[in-house]
Amino acid sequence: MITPQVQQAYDAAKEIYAKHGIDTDKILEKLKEINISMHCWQGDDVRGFLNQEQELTGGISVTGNYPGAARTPEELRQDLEKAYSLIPGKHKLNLHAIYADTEEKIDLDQIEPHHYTKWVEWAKEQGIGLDFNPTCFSHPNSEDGFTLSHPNKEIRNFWIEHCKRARKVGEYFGKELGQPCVTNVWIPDGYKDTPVDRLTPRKRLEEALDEVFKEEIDQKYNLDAVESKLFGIGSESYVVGSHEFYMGYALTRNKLLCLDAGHFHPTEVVSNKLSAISLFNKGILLHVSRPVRWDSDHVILLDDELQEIARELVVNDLLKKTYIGLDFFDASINRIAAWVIGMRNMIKALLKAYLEPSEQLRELELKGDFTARLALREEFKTYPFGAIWDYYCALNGVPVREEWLHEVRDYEQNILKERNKNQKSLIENR
Ligand SMILES: C[C@H](O)[C@H](O)[C@@H](O)C(=O)CO
Ligand SMILES: [Mn+2]
Repeated sequence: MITPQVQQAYDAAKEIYAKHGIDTDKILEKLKEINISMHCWQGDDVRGFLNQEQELTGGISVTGNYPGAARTPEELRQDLEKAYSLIPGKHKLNLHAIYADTEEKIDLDQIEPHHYTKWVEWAKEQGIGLDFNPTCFSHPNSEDGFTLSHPNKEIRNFWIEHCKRARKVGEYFGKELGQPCVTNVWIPDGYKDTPVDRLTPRKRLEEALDEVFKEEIDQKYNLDAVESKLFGIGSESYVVGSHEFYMGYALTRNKLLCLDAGHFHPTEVVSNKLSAISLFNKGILLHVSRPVRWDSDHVILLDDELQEIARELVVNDLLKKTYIGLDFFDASINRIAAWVIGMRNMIKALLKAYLEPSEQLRELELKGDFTARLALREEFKTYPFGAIWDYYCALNGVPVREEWLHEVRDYEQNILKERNKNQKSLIENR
């Protein structure tokens, strides 16, 4: 509901932006068209359902033990629904292979579309699309830190088979849901210490990926993406799938290049890569994350880098060829709040970018009037963006400002706390 207060503030703000030729009503319509892929793995600390006893490996880590993590697909969907109800717009869900919803005892090289039917049914009910990822970690076959580039052919083939099947699941999602599924391949392969041979594992990875992507799949249904990384826990000295590797791979094989904001040197930013890559590549998948000193996957803030990423996408009209996904996992706070904060921040950043007088700024830059460019950008930081955001939330029937937190608190009391009681009695009865 749009309260008179929200409406009045919006009307006043609208006038202020209109002075710079910015049409806020039109912007809100455009904003509604953008869908962001929310990652399922924030809901249960990247555990999944195929083999819940398996510890998280792959050089990534979740810290914290906030109560209430989802333990079943039903609980995860319930939590996701709660989160989506607090986020304006219609978005997507990004699933990992380990989140298969099936009674069958299957291994990763056996996954098939029917193991994900319940997710598809649910996505249809929600009116959202699905993205997908093969899970090349947290498995006995990745214990020594290698998967698709493993020196042992048998193990390599296991992962090739898994990734091939993941693409078929992606195709199924795309067919069923009427929008392409982005299937992103990320592998942890690398060495803790300086290797003697950096080339051979990369050759193996190149060959393995070519095998994975051998089958042509209609891009109407499935889009392949590949994700690079600089280092991980246990792969500090060398990662097979580095940025240069995947940039070359994506460009020569016509794949989406996935840029994870936490996968570069600490002072290197993804925002500065988008324009350059967009000139040559078919498209980009973003994993919006927040590294704190390392690839820590903190919940994203409305910080300078997030705003810069959004600016690049909006000002350079790159949204057409960019798929935005989030990638963080924080178990030290309420997991639903983590989703809501991250998603709302991503949308806020896009809105803020749309509300910039970009044409005016471009002209100033071209004229070399850097004084006015700086002055205007700084003044715009305190323009009444919040009033437009509040109105957008109200317009989309989601809570305005921090009102959403009350709903998360209620949910915590009524649903998440119960999970813990059940958990306790489950443990006591063992
Ligand atoms: C769980 C994800 O696949 C994972 O976070 C990956 O995308 C990554 O970023 C690893 O560091
Ligand atoms: Mn990532």
